[in-house]
Amino acid sequence: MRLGSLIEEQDAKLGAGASLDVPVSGFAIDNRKVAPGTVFGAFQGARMNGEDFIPAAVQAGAVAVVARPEARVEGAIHIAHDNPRRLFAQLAARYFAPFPEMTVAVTGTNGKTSTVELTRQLWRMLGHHSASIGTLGVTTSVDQVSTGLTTPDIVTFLSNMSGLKREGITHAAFEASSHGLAQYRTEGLPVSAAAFTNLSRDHLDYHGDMDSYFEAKMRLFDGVVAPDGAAVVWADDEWSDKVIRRATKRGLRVLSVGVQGQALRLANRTPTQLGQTLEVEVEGKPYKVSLPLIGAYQAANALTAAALVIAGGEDVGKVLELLGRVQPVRGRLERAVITRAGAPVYVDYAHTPDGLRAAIEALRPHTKGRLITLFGAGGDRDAGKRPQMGKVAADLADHVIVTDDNPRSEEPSSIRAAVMAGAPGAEEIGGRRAAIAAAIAQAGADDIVLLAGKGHEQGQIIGDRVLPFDDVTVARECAG
Ligand SMILES: CC(=O)N[C@H]1[C@@H](OP(=O)(O)OP(=O)(O)OC[C@H]2O[C@@H](n3ccc(=O)[nH]c3=O)[C@H](O)[C@@H]2O)O[C@H](CO)[C@@H](O)[C@@H]1O[C@H](C)C(=O)N[C@@H](C)C(=O)N[C@H](CCC(=O)O)C(=O)O
Ligand SMILES: Nc1ncnc2c1ncn2[C@@H]1O[C@H](COP(=O)(O)OP(=O)(O)OP(=O)(O)O)[C@@H](O)[C@H]1O
Ligand SMILES: N[C@H](CCC[C@H](N)C(=O)O)C(=O)O
Ligand SMILES: [Mg+2]
Repeated sequence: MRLGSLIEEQDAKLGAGASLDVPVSGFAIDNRKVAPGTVFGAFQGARMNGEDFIPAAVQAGAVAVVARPEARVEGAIHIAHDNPRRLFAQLAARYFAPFPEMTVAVTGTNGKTSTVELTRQLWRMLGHHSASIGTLGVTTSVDQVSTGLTTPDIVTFLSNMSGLKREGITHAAFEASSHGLAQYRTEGLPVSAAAFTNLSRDHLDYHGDMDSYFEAKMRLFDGVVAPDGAAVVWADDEWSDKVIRRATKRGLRVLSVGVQGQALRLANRTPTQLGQTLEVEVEGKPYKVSLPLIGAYQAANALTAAALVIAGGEDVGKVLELLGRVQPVRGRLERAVITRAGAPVYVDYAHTPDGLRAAIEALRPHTKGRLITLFGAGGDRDAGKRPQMGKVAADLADHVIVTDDNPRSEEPSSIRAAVMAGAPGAEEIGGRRAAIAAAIAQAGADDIVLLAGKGHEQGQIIGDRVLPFDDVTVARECAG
């Protein structure tokens, strides 16, 4: 492919005399991944300035550099733009096209992974070749490959989407994290529907305050989803009305979902032993859904997934019926084991105050005795959420054990202390394995144990090492 076929005159300012008749062999945003013929994206980041790596990228064979007009580029074509990340995404998308015909995105503080996974499952049951990209990696019905991030970098994202298309995938759902949206990691490909699950405290270390965090999320509706696309909005969140207004202003087709939803109205929800029954009203017509997943939050994610699929033109009755056959999502209220005493142990990925509340509330109707909740907080992440998580657990659980999550570069005991500050009466046990063992040892027949924060994760990040650790396996070992 030649550079001239990827770039249009109005796209950017080019250096005088630049010839676009050069072959392009790939795209990279890290100079260490540049090979001869690569287009290099040089961006100012949170830790580094990618512009400092332009000479190294040119040295490695970059033919062109997408960068701010102020950046110095010598020995390669300077494709100058005030918003280099966005332009780079557009050019890369032209290079990596085609993509799956039907692509949808999900944003929100909690519920993205669950919603894209359930969307993928619904499409599959409808007979489509479907995939998802998110925290669990790139998932198809036969494969799962981790990318390390919820929303991969733009080059990984577009090349994965293009690879899925080559494998015959026609339908893909992806998670759009706030970091991903702020860094234009998912731009350039046509997205036919976008969903909003909820917004609550997380990632304020990166975004500063809730309004900026919200604005980052709104890029999905303002710019990523196609202008003639649909917006699926969970209606029962305090930010929902603002999202609906934004989507309406852009001219998107809005499908609101939830107790206050207009497209899919949740009229009633009754927990059953292994799941729940939902009464849903669509265009005045009532439907009954037997969802094999417990908890209000899983009902919300399932209905949001259903609305995304319905927005793509699938039959309402059929989609809602298929919700009766969805498989549990890995690490989301996953029952790991039943202890010798008879207490079920659940593993959940709750890592925000709101997520923890949702997980505890999901288990409460199933608890006859005490609800024992164990969790910690991740290091090098929003520190303000720590005491808030402590408070939620102290308020809602019967016994709280504060332990380590992924400490990363921080001192584990100071993270625990910050959580303990919000959780009077909690028990502190450093070392996640010892804490899980203690939680399981003290659970009686009528009790339930919730291990929160790490869900599906297979490792514990301590310093810069990742040690093998899986809550489900450890729970089974401790219960055995
Ligand atoms: C804070 C953050 O989002 N960082 C990510 C982001 O960094 P950045 O753009 O700020 O980049 P930077 O490290 O300052 O470097 C600037 C530029 O120089 C380039 N560079 C850098 C070094 C070098 O030797 N050569 C080089 O070319 C980098 O590729 C980059 O383009 O872009 C990098 C390249 O793609 C990512 O690796 C990095 O993820 C770090 C590891 C990370 O921990 N990210 C987490 C916080 C994250 O993104 N999480 C979200 C949300 C999770 C959720 O709640 O769902 C996710 O989507 O996973
Ligand atoms: N709709 C929801 N409302 C409130 N809490 C939820 C909701 N969905 C999930 N949660 C909580 O958040 C946890 C993470 O869920 P999930 O992995 O689906 O979210 P996510 O948005 O993908 O998270 P991440 O930001 O890590 O990618 C769950 O284990 C649960 O505790
Ligand atoms: N995508 C989230 C996941 C958090 C999971 C939790 N176990 C932690 O390490 O904080 C993040 O990177 O903030
Ligand atoms: Mg996720």
